[in-house]
Amino acid sequence: MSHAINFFVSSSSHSPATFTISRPSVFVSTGSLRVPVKKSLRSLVVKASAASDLDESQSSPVLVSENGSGGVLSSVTKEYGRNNAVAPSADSSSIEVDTVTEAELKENGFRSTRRTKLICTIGPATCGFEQLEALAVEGMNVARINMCHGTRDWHRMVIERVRRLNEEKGFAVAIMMDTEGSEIHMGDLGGASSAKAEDGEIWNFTVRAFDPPLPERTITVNYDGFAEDVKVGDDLLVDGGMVRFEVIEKIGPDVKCLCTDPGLLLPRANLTFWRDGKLVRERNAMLPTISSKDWLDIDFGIAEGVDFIAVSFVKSAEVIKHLKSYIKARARDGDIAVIAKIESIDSLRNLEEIIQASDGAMVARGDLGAQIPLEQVPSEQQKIVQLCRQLNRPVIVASQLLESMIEYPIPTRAEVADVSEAVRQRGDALMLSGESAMGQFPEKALTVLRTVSLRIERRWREQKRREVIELPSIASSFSDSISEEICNSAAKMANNLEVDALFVYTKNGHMASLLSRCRPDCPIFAFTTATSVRRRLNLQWGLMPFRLNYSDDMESNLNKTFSLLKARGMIKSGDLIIAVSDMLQSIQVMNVP
Ligand SMILES: Nc1ncnc2c1ncn2[C@@H]1O[C@H](COP(=O)(O)OP(=O)(O)OP(=O)(O)O)[C@@H](O)[C@H]1O
Ligand SMILES: CC(=O)C(=O)O
Ligand SMILES: [K+]
Ligand SMILES: [Mg+2]
Repeated sequence: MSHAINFFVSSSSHSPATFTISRPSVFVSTGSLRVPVKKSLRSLVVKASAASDLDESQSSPVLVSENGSGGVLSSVTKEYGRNNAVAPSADSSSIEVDTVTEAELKENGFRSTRRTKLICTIGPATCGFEQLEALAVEGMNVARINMCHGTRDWHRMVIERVRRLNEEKGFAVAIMMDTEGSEIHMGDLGGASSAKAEDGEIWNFTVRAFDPPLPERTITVNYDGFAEDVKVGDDLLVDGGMVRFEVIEKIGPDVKCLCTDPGLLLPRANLTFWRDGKLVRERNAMLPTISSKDWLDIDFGIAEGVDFIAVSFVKSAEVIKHLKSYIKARARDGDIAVIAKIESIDSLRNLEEIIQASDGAMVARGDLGAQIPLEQVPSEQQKIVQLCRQLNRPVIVASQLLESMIEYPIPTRAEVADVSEAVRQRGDALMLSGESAMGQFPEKALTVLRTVSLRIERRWREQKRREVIELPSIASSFSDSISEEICNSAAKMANNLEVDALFVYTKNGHMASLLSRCRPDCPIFAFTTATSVRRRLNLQWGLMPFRLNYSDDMESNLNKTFSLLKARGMIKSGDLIIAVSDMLQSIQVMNVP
């Protein structure tokens, strides 16, 4: 039983586009098995130029059910039967999906797969091959390396290990490189992992360079203009206030500071200075978003073929556009996605154009909370998440989700509530920072993210809660509009018909992202021919990316997919699916034969 809605768009600009719609049948539930009930099936052809103009004679010979004869399904069934007779499993190795998704599907079925994606920052606590493998098993979709820390050799080693893990163990973990950016930060504490600043102590913040070991109570600062820009009486905040100093004296390159809020200083911690209760942005506001060191790191990332580059302290859309054209000119397959980190006042000011210019955004709450009042961070998060969804860009919620798990094996109740809220807002991905980079319980922290995500997502589906977020049209061409309408309709149909899965055949991933944007109840199987597209889709809500070679012939693609997935026990006969594709703009509803 199969039904299709086809949109045939004429290549000639003069002739009207033609839409073919065949009515879906009604499905009734009998226990756990849904049985399609045939109603009178008719194909409708709608001309775009006159929507009311119906013509029953122009349905597709291949894909549209003709008056209930089940054009698609009957041929799918026949084809499938033929494939079966020949050798369905001989081909079964030619579909690539990561082992975690496969296991999840086999064990628990479609409904229970996790929709929210998980990112782990890799650091000393997790850079070993076994540690990386443990994170991958636990559900890490993306490994993040932060160029603020470690050497390029260290990062290369991590990338190689993740790649080896993918190749040898069948994972599909993507790699995100995060730039250092040129905001003001402390040096590396002369190699010490931390230093304790006590109340009333005088520390020297200096722009002088030292060979290790550093003199006692000395902090180097990366920004040359620091000593000139600060004034006696300014507050100096480390990591947004984890440790606080007051500037008491300036002597050339040295700035003597009195510790007023004691705490632990960590290497390369961010520094901000405040005057009369306001963040001071002197000449450092003119620092380039991408420093010369960042450009070298970006070259490194391009050479290593990372999947995402996250740009720290983005101020405007221009820098994102510049980086994207730089990557396009240099990257082999030109498709490294650029993620704009929203962590400064300027990035909030230019939010929409920044998100529009980028391939995704990160709510980098750590530094954001050091630049705006803390009580403003939650509403900014909500706003960014919503805007990204509207503009169809994946969004990551990052920093301090489970901060206490750096030291303790269980999170605080407040942290669990924070994670729940991010999942409820339906951000695409959650990110661990220190919890996985240098914490004592990286795997446990990831487990918390996974289980909380699963629970909130399930409750949401059970309660049939659909949020009332308006999704404006974002298409820039007629063809894009059709894709968008198809995806919106397919997602709605999927919810109404309670289908088991949406299938999307997408060469560049765009149709998959449009479906993800609708946040449908069922999972989205995204089939793409390119390994790099598959890895990038890892960041998007609800998408299960598969790599598969396919043709322009949807009928044979579906046959092949059913055959391959059935052979691996990932779908079964009777499962109800809706398929869309960006090659033939159509919606098909069918039971797996
Ligand atoms: N490659 C690394 N080597 C050593 N320590 C690391 C590394 N990556 C992260 N860390 C540690 O984990 C902490 C949290 O990581 P995270 O990536 O959030 O960095 P951050 O310094 O807070 O900066 P950012 O604002 O870019 O996130 C860091 O402060 C650092 O102590
Ligand atoms: C992730 C990051 O850069 C931040 O929260 O500041
Ligand atoms: K960074
Ligand atoms: Mg930051």
